Amino acid sequence: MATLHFTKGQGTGNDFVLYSDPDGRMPLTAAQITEVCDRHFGVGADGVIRAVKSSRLPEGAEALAEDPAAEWFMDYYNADGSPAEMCGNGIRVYVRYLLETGLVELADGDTLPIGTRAGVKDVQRNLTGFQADLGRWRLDGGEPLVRARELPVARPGLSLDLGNPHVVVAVADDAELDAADLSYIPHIEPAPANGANVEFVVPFEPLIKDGVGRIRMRVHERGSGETLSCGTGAAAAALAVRYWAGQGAPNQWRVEVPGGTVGVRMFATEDGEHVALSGPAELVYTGTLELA
Ligand SMILES: N[C@@H](CCC[C@H](N)C(=O)O)C(=O)O
Repeated sequence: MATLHFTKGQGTGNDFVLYSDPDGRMPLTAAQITEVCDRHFGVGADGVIRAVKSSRLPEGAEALAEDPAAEWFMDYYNADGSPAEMCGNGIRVYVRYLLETGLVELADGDTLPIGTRAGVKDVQRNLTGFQADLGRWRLDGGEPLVRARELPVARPGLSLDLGNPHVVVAVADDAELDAADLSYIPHIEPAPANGANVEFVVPFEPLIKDGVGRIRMRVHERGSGETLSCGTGAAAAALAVRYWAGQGAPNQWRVEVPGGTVGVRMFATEDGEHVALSGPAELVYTGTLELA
């Protein structure tokens, strides 16, 4: 029996259980993570984030080689206990947690590098909460067919890699978006080797207002099911819609999800185009849990 001292946090309704394990002495098993994330018998969350020093994990050592300033590693797990490379909402909530527990300091305008399985991500405070540079992204080159329950036809999706895998699917209209039953895992053909997060999107009318692109999105997350928001998913959705819209489409997007709104911005760097995600991050409560 182990006692878990945790904090519950959320970013646009994507919720997480966070705990501190600086020296890497208390990794949870997959079974313990599913127990913690269970909404009826546990705390309830879309994922678990362990705050661990980069120097204490093999992946953290890689992060430190990339940026020696990345002292903290976001050890992220989905609700089913599977590790994920990256979490866009989670990294904002993680930085809020590190700040409020006094583990780091971050002045306005400063950048905090965080180690993740998808490399080091730079986070800053901004007006909406925090902005995370998700780094480079890429089209995966696939247009698999996606079928979700209650959608009339299978639709082609666009595969994107944001450190973690995504398939973005455009649906006909708001009614179709609302009708999709995402309590079932969408069927993807051909099936991606490591699974994928699937985002369903519709444009607002007009798609572009005052130079900003606007879309609505619902998501089925790999390893967690339907969630109220997915940050890397919102970035993937904005990138996919910009791709479909063609030349002249904006580099700034507002993505409305069931849990709120996040901002996505694409910008050029010396090592290629990056995508940044911004939005709120709140800590909700702290507690203790006896784990089996
Ligand atoms: N909710 C996250 C993504 C979490 C990981 C994802 N389910 C995966 O397995 O890749 C986000 O905000 O990006």
